[in-house]
Amino acid sequence: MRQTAKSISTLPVIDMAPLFRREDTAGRAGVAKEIEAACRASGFFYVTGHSVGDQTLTDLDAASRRFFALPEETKLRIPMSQGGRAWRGFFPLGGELTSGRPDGKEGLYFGSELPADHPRVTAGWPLHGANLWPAEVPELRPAVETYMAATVRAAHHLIEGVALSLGLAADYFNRHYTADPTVLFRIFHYPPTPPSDDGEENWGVGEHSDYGLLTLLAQDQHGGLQVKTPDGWIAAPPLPGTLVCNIGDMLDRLTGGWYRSTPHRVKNVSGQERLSFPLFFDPDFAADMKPLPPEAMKGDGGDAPRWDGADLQAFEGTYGDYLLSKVSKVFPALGGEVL
Ligand SMILES: O=C(O)CCC(=O)C(=O)O
Ligand SMILES: [Fe+2]
Repeated sequence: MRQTAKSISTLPVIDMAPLFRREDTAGRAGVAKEIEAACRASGFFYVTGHSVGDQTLTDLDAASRRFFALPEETKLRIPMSQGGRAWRGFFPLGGELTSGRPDGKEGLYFGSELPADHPRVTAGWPLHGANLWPAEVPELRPAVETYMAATVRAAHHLIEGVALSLGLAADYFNRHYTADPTVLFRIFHYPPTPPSDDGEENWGVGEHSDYGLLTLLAQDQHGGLQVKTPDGWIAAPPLPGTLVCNIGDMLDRLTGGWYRSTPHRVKNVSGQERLSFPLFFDPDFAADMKPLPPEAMKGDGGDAPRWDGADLQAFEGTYGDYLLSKVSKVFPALGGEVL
């Protein structure tokens, strides 16, 4: 049974450094226990010891601020429509509908950089291709590429901890899902959330759960992320040197609901310009999403209905199928055009 009565007012902080040390069996087992507790309690935790350098994040933040300060028409020189099926580029304020209503954010979409002659690109696979880079901020490209490489490396180690937490071999996910992961990376800029003028609350990002396996989020000092725990919504404020980790729908699906993907949302009430940097570490686009082997199935998720009423356990297909069904909802116009 899922724990429902436990009171959670803050999210745990897990030092994942032992996951980088293959021979540290005891240390890794300890981290796995902490991951299990966090995934059972709320599905959200902070990580330290992730090896993403402070300077890497400082450079990314500075380059991103320079980009978002550009005039809108300059930013629109790399619109998502130009990214086409690869799903890359800039989208303006109100351009994304995470839960049916326009979000109060603008952003840049990136993913794994694939050349035009990559077999998946020549075959026309959606969400595969090249990134778009703004000519006006040349330092953004190295900053993004350095950050993505470091964070993907952390995610590969963290998913080993998740495997151990489920009693699986450390390389289970790597062998079945993440040798060639789907990696999506976004930079969001949230202007201060304006008061609502139609009685409905305005959100920077509406309530949702993430789609894949693990999300690793860097956020600036301004805060605004909220997480739905069994006891209600709590804040996930920035803690210096940490990344926020949460589990996505596919880990929920694979574990039969034992680890549930947790709803979250954002409201920027700081009065300042907030930046956040979510990296989504997801299964291979072509991977068939089957439940884990029986020895890893610990129980179900209880009977509480999911935030959106969906039945994840009924989903059959590849991760690409799932992702595309989601993407065409949050970007309806673009979805219809390119998919
Ligand atoms: O900006 C944030 O803090 C969270 C963003 C988020 O939840 C998402 O992009 O899925
Ligand atoms: Fe999210």
